[in-house]
Amino acid sequence: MELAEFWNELNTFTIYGPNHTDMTTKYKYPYHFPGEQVEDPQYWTILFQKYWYHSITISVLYFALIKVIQKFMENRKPFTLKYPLILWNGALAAFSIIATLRFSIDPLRSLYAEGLYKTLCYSCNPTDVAAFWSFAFALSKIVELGDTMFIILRKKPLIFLHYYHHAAVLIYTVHSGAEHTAAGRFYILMNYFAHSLMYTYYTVSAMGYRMPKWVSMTVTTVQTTQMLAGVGITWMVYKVKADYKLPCQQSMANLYLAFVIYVTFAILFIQFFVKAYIVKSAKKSAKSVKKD
Ligand SMILES: CC(C)(COP(=O)(O)OP(=O)(O)OC[C@H]1O[C@@H](n2cnc3c(N)ncnc32)[C@H](O)[C@@H]1OP(=O)(O)O)[C@@H](O)C(=O)NCCC(=O)NCCSC(=O)CC(=O)O
Repeated sequence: MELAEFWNELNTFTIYGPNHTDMTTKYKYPYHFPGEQVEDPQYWTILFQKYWYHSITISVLYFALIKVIQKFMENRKPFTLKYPLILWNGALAAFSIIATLRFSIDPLRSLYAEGLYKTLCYSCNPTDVAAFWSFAFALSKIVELGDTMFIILRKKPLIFLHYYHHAAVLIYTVHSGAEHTAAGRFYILMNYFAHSLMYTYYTVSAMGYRMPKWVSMTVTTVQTTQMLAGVGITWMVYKVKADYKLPCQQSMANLYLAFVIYVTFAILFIQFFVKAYIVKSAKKSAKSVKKD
C-alpha cells in the first residue's frame, strides 16, 4: 500500500459515511447511570471523521510544548507538585477503575452471547453505555498528555517510551473512534484495566510510599501482556478479513496502524522490563559482591 493510498483509506469511513454499514451489535445494558449514553452518535462520529487528523496536530504541539517547558526548566529548580500529582493520578485511577467495571460488560457479554467473530468485527451499540465509555476513552487520551507535564516540571527522566506511547495512542484512538473499530472493544478494555493498576501505582508512589519490586513488575507485566495481546487480536482481524474474506468493521489502514503501534509498544515494554528489573538487579548484586 502506497502512502497516498494509505492516507486515502484512513479517510474513507464506512460508518455514517457514503459507504454506510450497520455492523453493530444491538445489545443494550440493562441499566445506565445518568449521562452514560451517547445522545447523537452520528453527529459525534462525523465530527471525529472530519477532524481526526487534528490528533496529529495535537501530538505535534505536545512535542513542541515538551521542548519549550524543558528549556524553561533548564536553569530552574524542579517543582515538587506532591498534592497535584496525587490528585491527578488518583482521579485517573478512579476513572480507569470505574470505566473498566462499566465497559467490560460489553466485550464479555458479546463474547459469550455472540461469539468471537461478531465481538471482533461488529462494533458496540453506538448509543449505549459502551459507546459512552469508548468516547470517554478517546477524550481521556488528550487529558493523559498531562502526565508528561508533571514529569518535566518535576525534572524526572522523560523516556522515549512515555511520549511516543502518549502521542501514538491518541492518534490511533481518535481514528478508531471515527471508524468505530470493532476490535477497539478489546483494545479499550485492556487499556482501561492496565491503567487502573498503573494510575493506582503512581498515586501510591506520589504519596511517598515505595512499593516492593514485585508490584511494579506486575504492572509492567500487565502492560507488556496488553501489547502482545494487541498484536494477537490485530492478527486475528487480519485473518478474518484477508483469509476468510468476512466483513469486519475495521479498515485495512486502521489495522496496519494498530499492528505497527502494538508491535513497537511491545518491543519498548520488553526493553523497559529488561532494563528496569533484570539489568538493574544484576548491577545491584554485582555492587554488593564488590563491597563484600
Ligand atoms: C511500573 C511502571 C508503571 C512505572 O515505571 P516508572 O519507571 O515510571 O516508575 P517509577 O516508580 O520509577 O516512577 C518514575 C517517577 O514518575 C512519577 N510519576 C508520577 N505520576 C506519573 C505519571 N502519571 N506518569 C509517569 N510518571 C509519573 C513517579 O511517581 C516517579 O517519581 P518519583 O521518582 O518522585 O517517585 C512501568 O510499568 C511503566 O509504565 N514504565 C514506563 C514509564 C511510563 O511513563 N509509563 C506510563 C506511560 S505507558 C502506558 O500508559 C502504557 C499503557 O497503556 O498501559
